[in-house]
Amino acid sequence: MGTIRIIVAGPRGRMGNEAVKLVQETESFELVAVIDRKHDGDNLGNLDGFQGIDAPIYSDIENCFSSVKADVLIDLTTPEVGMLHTVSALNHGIRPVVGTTGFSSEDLAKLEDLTTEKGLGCIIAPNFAVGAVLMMKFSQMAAKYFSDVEIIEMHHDRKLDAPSGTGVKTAEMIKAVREPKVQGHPEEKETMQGARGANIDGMRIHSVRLPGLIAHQQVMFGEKGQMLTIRHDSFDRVSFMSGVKLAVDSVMKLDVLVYGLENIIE
Ligand SMILES: NC(=O)C1=CN([C@@H]2O[C@H](COP(=O)(O)OP(=O)(O)OC[C@H]3O[C@@H](n4cnc5c(N)ncnc54)[C@H](OP(=O)(O)O)[C@@H]3O)[C@@H](O)[C@H]2O)C=CC1
Ligand SMILES: O=C(O)C1=N[C@H](C(=O)O)C[C@H](O)C1
Repeated sequence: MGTIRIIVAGPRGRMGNEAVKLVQETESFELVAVIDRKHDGDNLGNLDGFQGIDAPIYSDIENCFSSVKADVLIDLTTPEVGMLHTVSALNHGIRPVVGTTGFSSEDLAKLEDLTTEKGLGCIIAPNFAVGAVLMMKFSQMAAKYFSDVEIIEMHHDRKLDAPSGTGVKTAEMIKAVREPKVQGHPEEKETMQGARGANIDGMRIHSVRLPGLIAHQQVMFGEKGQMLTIRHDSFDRVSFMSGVKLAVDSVMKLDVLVYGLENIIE
């Protein structure tokens, strides 16, 4: 396969910044443009921290996708614009690799239909870190033996969405293999709203937000007389980059939507 031409959306963000570095450092990747709501018409290389990079900045996605020849969009923005970017990329024949979290199940269904209609690959990955993908897979395995589970996801306090995409995906993977179960006491009552966390199929997800954290999750399984905890920690956003690279390479060979890197990492 030749060079993969890439557009990064959200290049000034915490993840977008790392993704720009990854594209620059990867011989088979070429950064052809970035999408940024600021600095329209400028060049990324003129912004602080991006010296030596040559990539035009577009604020208007339609203008970007129709002016620049690209194979893949890497989106690391917010759910609202991420969804618009993903739909528009597919309509322009560009394969999306989406790390942005917070998409609804309706969004995912819409994207699944659109990818199939266009015959283009699209990867939506709530977590690109290989260790986090393994944590989710191991949790799914454990759920066959332990039916009571609580998920605690812990992130930095600049995160917009709660629960995290990883927390939701973990619960969905567990839901796929366990009998539905309402956990806790059947008559339990929250005397303070939110005390028991979010409820997915009777499972509870608790979201911690603190400065100093990056991205951490522990999945706790309880059973009579024993407990199993499966935990993953990202201490640096570089932890996500091998997964981004894998997703970009993989999306070029796909013609359907893949939701979750566990479907790529066998
Ligand atoms: N899949 C994974 O492995 C991971 C996913 N994530 C997800 O990636 C996303 C980005 O996270 P992170 O980098 O920490 O967030 P940041 O807030 O650091 O970056 C978000 C970027 O999106 C831009 N943006 C925000 N609103 C708009 C808009 N309306 N139009 C265009 N651009 C916009 C921001 O620009 P501005 O500065 O102007 O606001 C910023 O550059 C989140 O959804 C997060 O959950 C994060 C880590 C790992
Ligand atoms: O916003 C973040 O930082 C992260 N978001 C993703 C999520 O919502 O799960 C992935 C990772 O946890 C970091």
